Amino acid sequence: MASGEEDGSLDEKENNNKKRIRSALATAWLTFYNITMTAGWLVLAVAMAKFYIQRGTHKGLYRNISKTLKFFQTFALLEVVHCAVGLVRTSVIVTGVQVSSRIFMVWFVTNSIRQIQNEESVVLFLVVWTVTEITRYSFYTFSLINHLPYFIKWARYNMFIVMYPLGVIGELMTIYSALPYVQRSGMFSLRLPNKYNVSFDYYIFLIIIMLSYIPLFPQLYFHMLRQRRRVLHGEVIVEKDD
Ligand SMILES: CCCCCCCCCCCCC/C=C/C(=O)SCCNC(=O)CCNC(=O)[C@H](O)C(C)(C)COP(=O)(O)OP(=O)(O)OC[C@H]1O[C@@H](n2cnc3c(N)ncnc32)[C@H](O)[C@@H]1OP(=O)(O)O
Repeated sequence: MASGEEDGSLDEKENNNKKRIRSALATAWLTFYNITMTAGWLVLAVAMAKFYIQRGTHKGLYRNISKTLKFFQTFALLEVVHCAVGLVRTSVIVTGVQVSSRIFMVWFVTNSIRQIQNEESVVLFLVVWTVTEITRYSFYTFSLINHLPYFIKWARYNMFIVMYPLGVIGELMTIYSALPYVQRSGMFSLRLPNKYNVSFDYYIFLIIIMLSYIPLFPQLYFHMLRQRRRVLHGEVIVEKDD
């Protein structure tokens, strides 16, 4: 009996140790990830400011920063993984919509359609994303090391009120300006007849994506408003499960 109890408490200790090691590893990984992402978006901010100061125009800016942007925005796919494996307490769906819409904007719109890269709307969403991500990733980093300055917490849960709609305007205007080029070139589209017997019209697809902002964006925005009430005003919020 005594040896059974001892065995039980040894198992419990071993389990606790394993949990501690796992949580230390998770914190170490997240700290590394958030520092890398903060640094990446800071590099982008400096590159954009330098470009504008030296050239006095936004023309050519996207080309100049595109490699760094593609790398760090694609790296953000790991955020969906973090939620899926339970490393962070965030909804996979909310994060998935946010990250996939950004990846889509970068790879399948701005990067693929050279004619729109100098649009002012591209600069708008680039600046908005950059400011948002520097704030967001530094918020996570300082939270993980338990040294969160209040102004970063304040900025994380207030700036989005203006930044989110501005980012959406930039993105929608960019997709809108891409429509004529997509229609003319027929890019990424599949016309019948073909051996797969399927058709796909990228022009229509882009219009559907634009329309999908109407139901999806409010969900992200209200999610952030709930997070704001929880973090800044200590309200207990019960979120629906994924
Ligand atoms: C095929 C194509 C599909 C296209 C679909 C198109 C439709 C698209 C419609 C929508 C379009 C949106 C366009 C977006 C534009 C912009 O981004 S504009 C710029 C403004 N943007 C923002 O302000 C972004 C705001 N978004 C976010 O912050 C996130 O992406 C979020 C997922 C929406 C919300 O984040 P969430 O994680 O839920 O909130 P937090 O309060 O920050 O975190 C919750 C808890 O999780 C912890 N955590 C999360 N991530 C980390 C991490 N990396 N490291 C450590 N910890 C993390 C966080 O600390 C919180 O912990 P607790 O406080 O303990 O709960």
